[in-house]
Amino acid sequence: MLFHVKMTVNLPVDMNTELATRLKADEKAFSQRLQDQGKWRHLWRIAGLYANYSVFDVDSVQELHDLLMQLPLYPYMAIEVTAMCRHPSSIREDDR
Ligand SMILES: O=C(O)CC1=CCC(=O)O1
Repeated sequence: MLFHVKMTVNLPVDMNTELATRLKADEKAFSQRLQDQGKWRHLWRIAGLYANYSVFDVDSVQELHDLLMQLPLYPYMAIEVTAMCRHPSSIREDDR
């Protein structure tokens, strides 16, 4: 199942710099693990914003929910999820 996910990060302006640096490093490691596993298919920066557009390929809504809850930056994110399915005009046979 494919999901488009918009993540907008809002770190408090007075957040301790070391904590912010650690959370970002943990987020990077977590996301790269999921990218390696093929679960986090796309990760794009939204130009001009501390936000990203991502595409997740997971087995269930529950799996997506559980992964998003584990994001180290989750407490500081606004997340919008859109379910996607195959477009009948797509020429990409590997799209599901
Ligand atoms: O910087 C972001 O958009 C938040 C984020 C998601 C994965 C990652 O490494 O950073």
